[in-house]
Amino acid sequence: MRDHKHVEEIEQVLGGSQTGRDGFVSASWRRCVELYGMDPMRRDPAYIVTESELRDHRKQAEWMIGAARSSLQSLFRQVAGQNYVLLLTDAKGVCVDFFGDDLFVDDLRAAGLYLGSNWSESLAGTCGVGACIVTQEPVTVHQDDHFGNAHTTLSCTAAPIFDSLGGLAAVLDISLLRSPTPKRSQNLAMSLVTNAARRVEMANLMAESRRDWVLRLSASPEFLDVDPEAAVRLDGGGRVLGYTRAARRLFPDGGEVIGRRIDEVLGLSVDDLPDLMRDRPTEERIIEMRDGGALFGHAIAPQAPRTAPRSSRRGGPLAGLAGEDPAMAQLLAQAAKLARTSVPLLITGATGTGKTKLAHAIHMVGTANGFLSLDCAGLSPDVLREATAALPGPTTLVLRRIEDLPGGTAPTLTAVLDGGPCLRPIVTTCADPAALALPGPLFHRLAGATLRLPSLRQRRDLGWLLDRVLHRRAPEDMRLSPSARAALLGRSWPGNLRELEQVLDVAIALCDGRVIDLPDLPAPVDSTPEPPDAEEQLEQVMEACGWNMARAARRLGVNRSTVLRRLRKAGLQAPS
Ligand SMILES: Nc1ncnc2c1ncn2[C@@H]1O[C@H](COP(=O)(O)OP(=O)(O)OP(=O)(O)O)[C@@H](O)[C@H]1O
Repeated sequence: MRDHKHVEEIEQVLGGSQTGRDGFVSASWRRCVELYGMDPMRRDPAYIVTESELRDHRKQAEWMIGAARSSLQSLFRQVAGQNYVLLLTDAKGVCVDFFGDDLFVDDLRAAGLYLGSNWSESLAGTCGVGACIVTQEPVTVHQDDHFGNAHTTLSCTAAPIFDSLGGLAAVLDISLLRSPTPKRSQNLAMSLVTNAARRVEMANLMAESRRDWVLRLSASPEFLDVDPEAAVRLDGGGRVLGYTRAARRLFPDGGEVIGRRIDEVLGLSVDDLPDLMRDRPTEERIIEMRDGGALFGHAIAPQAPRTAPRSSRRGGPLAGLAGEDPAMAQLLAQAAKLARTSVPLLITGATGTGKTKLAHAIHMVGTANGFLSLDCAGLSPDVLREATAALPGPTTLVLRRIEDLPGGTAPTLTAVLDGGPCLRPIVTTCADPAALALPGPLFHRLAGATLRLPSLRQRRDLGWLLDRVLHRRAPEDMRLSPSARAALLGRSWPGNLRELEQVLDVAIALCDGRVIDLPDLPAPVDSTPEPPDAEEQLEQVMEACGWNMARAARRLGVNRSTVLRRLRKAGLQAPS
């Protein structure tokens, strides 16, 4: 009788009548008949994919299964004992993960609530997963909302899970074999499943974003740090690299979100992100929306690589000298092999490229215990003889800047090298080895293997070096604002690593808080013509905006707190 009424209602809907069903259910019924040629009276068994098809579906959804597992487990614990079953399906509707009560496994399998069942609308008719895939919205398909008579005892509530580029990745479904009649009995299930889907998207975005900024957003300060509603992943220029579904709603409808600048939507720029980090009270981390609303923000900085890549770590002390730079990797691999020999080494490179540091690291990897480092500029034969007179045993002799060795000392050095068989010379020079004006006997006693250090602007690990040097020289929580980082990455560094250390030392000294910003950076030493003074520029903008903080913030594309911080640093005040 009930079946008969169900079929009658479907016929009425097909005839254009309103029967009080949700619009998406009526639309799905129409598709079932008109598009898929289904008959509600047929009791087709659940469609289960083959074992090998299931393996393929699970393999493709592997990352999603991993991201969703703990969320599903905690959701299942919440509904334990209430006969709910949880399904995670891929974007095609095939169940790739499943949580259900073992007691009902046979019933669940018969109803298709099991691994491998395909709940796409074209196979299963109107159902939670199928409707969710079509509408891309959370839905409840309750009892006789289902198209086929085989499913009219089920109640299925499903929420979509999107990947960080906005594509549908999966559907999370919570179903009951038998449920109370009113559809509103499933409101709680709806809220559980949408929250779980949001958390899976968040976990996935966070896992993808270790090297990028993440801005997490919430309408309530209490939940901002623990369970935010939305998140965007941003590059150092403030462009969107990824987002969760809830963040999509912040952007105007229809347009592409990836690649958009965050300041087009929110009243903040990438330079404001450090002000939204966790060490500020939540209530102060307010972000104005372009439409006049406001949200609370929690910015998470990119994680600096803590250790050198595995390949170079094998070299021990040599490992810390470079990040991911192919030329340095090759040079350090050679240095590691040469370190354990007694071959004389000639280390060349422009000033400040790290020749002396490399010589030290090679000594530490090598076998000699003694270490003697001499500056060749003004080195007299007597001083040289005295320094090398009583060496303790096998010794590394580092001769810095061999091009400055006085001509009169060359024969003594040759004699010292011949006299001490346990001396392992490592010389450094800024000159081209071919242009070194050393006597032939000395040159050939020093130039065993040549290691050429690249200049800093040739290195691809500049970002890594910035983090590493900053980490070593500044308090742990000090960081660079994105624009300060971009400015440093864009410099030409004629003084190489020495200049980099000095620039950071100045910036650390000038910086008031924990964020090194553009005004903290000393001007590049080679900058011609003089770049416009940041302080002057700020004063001009403030004057143009009548010292109105909000207008100046808009003009500069930053938050008001950033303008305030920059004013304080520059010691600027509105004219009274
Ligand atoms: N790989 C590195 N990572 C971080 N800092 C480094 C590295 N190499 C060198 N430095 C730092 O850069 C500065 C210059 O290094 P070093 O004295 O080794 O350069 P150099 O090439 O010998 O210079 P010069 O030829 O002018 O004597 C030092 O303070 C050193 O600590």
